[in-house]
Amino acid sequence: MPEFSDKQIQSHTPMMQQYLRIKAEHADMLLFYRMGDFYELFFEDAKRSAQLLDISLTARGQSNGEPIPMAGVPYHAVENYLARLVNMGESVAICEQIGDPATSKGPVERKVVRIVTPGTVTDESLLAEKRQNLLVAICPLNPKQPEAEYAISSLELSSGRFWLTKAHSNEQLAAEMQRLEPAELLYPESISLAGLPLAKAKCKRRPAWEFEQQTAFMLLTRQFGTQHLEGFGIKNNEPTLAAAGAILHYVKETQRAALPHIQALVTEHPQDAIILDAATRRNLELQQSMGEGDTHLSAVLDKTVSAMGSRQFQRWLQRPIRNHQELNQRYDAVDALKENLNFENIQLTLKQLADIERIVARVGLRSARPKDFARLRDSLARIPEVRAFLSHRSLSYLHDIIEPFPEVVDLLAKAVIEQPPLLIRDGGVIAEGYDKELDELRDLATGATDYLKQLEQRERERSGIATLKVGYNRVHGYFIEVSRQSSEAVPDDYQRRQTLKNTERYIIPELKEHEDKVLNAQARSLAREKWLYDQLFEHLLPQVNALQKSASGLAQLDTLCCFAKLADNYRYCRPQLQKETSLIELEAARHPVIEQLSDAPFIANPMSLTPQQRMLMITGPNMGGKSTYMRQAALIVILAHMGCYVPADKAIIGDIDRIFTRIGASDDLASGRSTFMVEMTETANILHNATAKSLVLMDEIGRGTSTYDGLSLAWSCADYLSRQLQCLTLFATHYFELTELAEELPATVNVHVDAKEHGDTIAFLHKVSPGAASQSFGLQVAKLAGVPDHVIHKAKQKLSELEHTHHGVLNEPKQTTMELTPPPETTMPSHAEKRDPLLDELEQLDINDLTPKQALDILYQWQQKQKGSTQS
Ligand SMILES: Nc1ncnc2c1ncn2[C@@H]1O[C@H](COP(=O)(O)OP(=O)(O)OP(=O)(O)O)[C@@H](O)[C@H]1O
Repeated sequence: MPEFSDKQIQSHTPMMQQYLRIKAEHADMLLFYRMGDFYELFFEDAKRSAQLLDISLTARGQSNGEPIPMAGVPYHAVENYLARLVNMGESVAICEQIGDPATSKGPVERKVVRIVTPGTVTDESLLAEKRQNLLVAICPLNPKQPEAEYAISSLELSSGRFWLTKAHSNEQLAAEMQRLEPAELLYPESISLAGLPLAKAKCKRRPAWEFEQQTAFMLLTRQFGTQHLEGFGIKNNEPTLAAAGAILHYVKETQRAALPHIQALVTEHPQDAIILDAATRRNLELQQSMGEGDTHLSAVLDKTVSAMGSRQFQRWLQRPIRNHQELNQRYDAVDALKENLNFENIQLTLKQLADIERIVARVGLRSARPKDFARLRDSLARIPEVRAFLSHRSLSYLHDIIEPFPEVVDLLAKAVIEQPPLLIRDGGVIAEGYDKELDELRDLATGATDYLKQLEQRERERSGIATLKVGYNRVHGYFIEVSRQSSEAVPDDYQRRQTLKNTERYIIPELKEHEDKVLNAQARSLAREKWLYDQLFEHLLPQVNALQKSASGLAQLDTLCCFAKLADNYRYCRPQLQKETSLIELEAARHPVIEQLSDAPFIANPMSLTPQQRMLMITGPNMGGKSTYMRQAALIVILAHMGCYVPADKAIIGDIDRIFTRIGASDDLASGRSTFMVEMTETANILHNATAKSLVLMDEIGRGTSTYDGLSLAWSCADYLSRQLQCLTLFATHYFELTELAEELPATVNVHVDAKEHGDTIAFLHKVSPGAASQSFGLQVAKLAGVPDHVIHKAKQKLSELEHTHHGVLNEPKQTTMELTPPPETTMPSHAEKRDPLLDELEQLDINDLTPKQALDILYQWQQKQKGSTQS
């Protein structure tokens, strides 16, 4: 956008001058400038939108001797264009004509009436139904520290939910960003984004003063109508408030409306939920699949029937809580819904409800459309039906939250017609009988009065023409119509308006007067209707808070019904939570996603991770099911902490503070990190942060480098996890050498997945059994994958060659011959290093203490032992 001096502005047409003034106030967004039936964009805005929306770029007038680039979109299709722009992360200011063109001197008065930004949209057409749309603000709490702490605040404007939390490192900031997936992210101009784990395209720089703690405190207390924030568990001098203040400031600026639906700020303490870092969220495919298709946990397990319920499911999934009391309350509810088999009936009713939560937010913002009111009315009318299902003791808390609103239903039933139009703009929304004055104006406006009949009668008598009629059309208004033959008889004051084939049409002053009155009545009736519509907001605003609570109760109920459905359809069991110890004991556990998606029956397996058995070293063939076995444990822990039953016959789950995963390998090209670097960065994160309460999944760590390096690293990591961190660890590996750790490390045992060879092929049993695997089946799996026969054949030859020359090679169970320098503080038993026990005995022998006879005896015994071992 070129910058213009005042003098240059003066050189433009008055309309362009007006545009430039408004544009200067909205420099960082696209300005949609209303001109008749179009929104026009000029200069850089025009070029940019033409490119983004694929619309044509033209020109209008001149500026500094150059044509002014222009693009436009028709006003009636604007929502569609806005949706596309917002999805691309653009913000748009919508400038309407607010003056009356008929009475304006110069250009019609215009004003920006609405600002649409990705994080603050609330219009139904601009929001994805099942996803939260969050505006997030971050600010460093101590910018001078290299590993700064951050305040993070997030707001879902479309529901009024408002949170505050903290990240203690860049790694935690990344995890929070992955969890929240901000649609728009505000940050103070004083910080540099370089090196921060943020999606730069969504970031918006804001003035530093908007992040002032004091200003924030003032804004927030004013918003909530409180003197302090202690009621929200927040101290007055809490530095993290700065981020919440910045959000509120931004929303006020963009919405230009009161925000009565933002009623509370919830502080989230990271330790209250199971912490999942960014890599773990990705690796476990909670909300996004790594491969093609929707195979992530949320896509497969979300059986909610309403958009509100679906968003609730996501919220619980994104933050699995550790409060056992709350979790047990959810389990109790699931139990009650499942036992009475009510969940299906409840979901049938819930399915018919509109998105009350978002409608209520639009009521709060005064942007609700006529259809919103109708849908709110119809949905609230169904609440008693829902409540009737909630008589069970375990559901009574929901019964209390989900209130009916008979007065609101009654008001909206009386005020709004059954199926109102999209917009209030042309009226026809308020129902007949709701307002006497409106009814009268409407009667007048539509001519539905006796006046015209009386006039017709009078004129027939006056003219003596019995066939005289009073009529109306849109072009000529009211008229008196007589047949051609009778036209001679019309009175003198009749003025001819129109001659048709068989008739003549006239007007008289009295009829003209009536016409003016009718037109006037139309305008007045529309104004009255708009006023009444505004009054509806006034009536509903005091109820916004209670309506929000009910909506939240309905969302929870839908999610709990979904849990009950999973429990019933897929035989999930109620987890038993234990506070004292960190353990996971599962009987017949299954992977919740594969179980549902795979055509083949899923093989259930037990798992026991306890203080006595903290690490499972998992071996077995490729495709055997090692990763599946590990992931299912993590998913079961997460499901249990959402309040959901879990896919197992029995599940005892102790206190878990974090879940870490080191799974899979992929380059992070964007940040220039190789596969191995990504692997090691994730490993380092685990080794630095895991505690004795953490669940750690290590899948084939070390495979990204040379075998010796990889094995050494894997060995050393296992040692550290087991001895130092003492966390619950599932360690899958193809290095069979590691199975020997079970004898050496405390609380470590081997388990393996089985496969059976049938001639040249292999059958995977997916059964997990105690002990180490005995074979690796790499070539068979390669054959199965379609590697050409001659390559497999050659590989077989090479394998046997290696076996002969190396007396057994790396990765062959129990035949390791390689020599390794063991990592510090660990001993690495390999064949080459295994000492003969005779040597130990020799070393311990005190020769000075022996008689020659005793020496001879010992020598004889050794010889016998040696003979025995070589024979066997
Ligand atoms: N318990 C099970 N029951 C049925 N099918 C299973 C089971 N476990 C795994 N599978 C199937 O086997 C496939 C391979 O499993 P998985 O990826 O866990 O093997 P893996 O041992 O980790 O293989 P690799 O070592 O090659 O990574 C899965 O995609 C799934 O379809």
